[in-house]
Amino acid sequence: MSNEPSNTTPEEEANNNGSSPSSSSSERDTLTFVNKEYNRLHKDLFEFDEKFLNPTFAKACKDAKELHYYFDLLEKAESEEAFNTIKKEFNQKKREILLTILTEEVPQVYSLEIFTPEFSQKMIEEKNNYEKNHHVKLRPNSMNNYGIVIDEIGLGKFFDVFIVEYLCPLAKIMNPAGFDLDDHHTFFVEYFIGGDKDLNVHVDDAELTLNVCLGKPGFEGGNLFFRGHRDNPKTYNQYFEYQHVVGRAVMHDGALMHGALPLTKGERVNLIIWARSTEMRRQIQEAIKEMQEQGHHHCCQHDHHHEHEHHEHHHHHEHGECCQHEHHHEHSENCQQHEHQHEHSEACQHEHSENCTHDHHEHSCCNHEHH
Ligand SMILES: O=C(O)CCC(=O)C(=O)O
Ligand SMILES: [Fe+2]
Repeated sequence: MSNEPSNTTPEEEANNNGSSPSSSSSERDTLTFVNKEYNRLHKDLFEFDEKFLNPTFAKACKDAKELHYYFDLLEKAESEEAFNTIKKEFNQKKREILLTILTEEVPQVYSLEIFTPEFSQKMIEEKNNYEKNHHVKLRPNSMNNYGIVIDEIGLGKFFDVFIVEYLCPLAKIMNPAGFDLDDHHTFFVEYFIGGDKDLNVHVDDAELTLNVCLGKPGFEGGNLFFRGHRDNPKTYNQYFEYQHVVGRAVMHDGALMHGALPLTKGERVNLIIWARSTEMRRQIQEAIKEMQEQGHHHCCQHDHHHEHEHHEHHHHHEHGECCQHEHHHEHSENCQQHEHQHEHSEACQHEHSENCTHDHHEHSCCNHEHH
């Protein structure tokens, strides 16, 4: 276990000890690392402003929020028939909204434009400016030697609003059964020749991940690869790649196993937003505690670590690993042509087959299995 990478820095770990998940985003641990000495370059980045959002994305989020009244309608439906009719109408409208922004790149992985080019540029400049003037204290995890957690720079507030007002309403129509997203761990990752070039396969400590390619134009290599869903052994032999496009983001379930191939030229800077649900994590902690009190060892948390240790690095999961949990799977019940069905219950017992060394590549998003 000694060299095992984790998604927390030693400082954070010390900070985390014994504490339960924070109950609101304003209490997250990384906020204690805000550098109050920092002299801001782009002051407008430090408060949320819709001008930094792609207008189509912003509209889709607002339309999504308006669609939430269907949840009430569904609850009040007086017959199965009425329910089905309402559900069908909801699904139709949801698809219309999602189709304006999402492209399914590979199964369960969507690309979209979230931020404006001005935002990307200013974020990179802000990061460079910080690094020029300060010694970075808070690395996002031990897998990135050049990343920075945005809270250290003081940029967290922007994303507090972004998550609650925009991403959460959108995620809610993609997965009505999911918990509200209200918290985040957001950081820059940077790859360059002579520095970090790639990222080993791992799962994120996130309910939903946004991976935004901020720059810099002209880099080569660095494709994102996906190897199936942690909780669905049937997907372990999958392999898909996605080529980052500057200015575009990727959205995926945090429990999809993924990593980044080596960069071969230039420099790549991405912004990674790990969106989280405080309430979901609280409920999982509570369930684990209950099980422990009854003398059971909890779900798959333990087993899971082992399996991954054999071969690859991964981010630690302190939360969210309970296998029966519906939530992880449902982001995929998305838009467009495909409705992916996942099996929820199999997660704990699985053994990692040799899926991590397989070599079959399925690049097209259309040749995957549908149930
Ligand atoms: O480099 C990338 O694009 C992937 C980064 C990532 O998956 C992570 O930091 O969790
Ligand atoms: Fe990741």
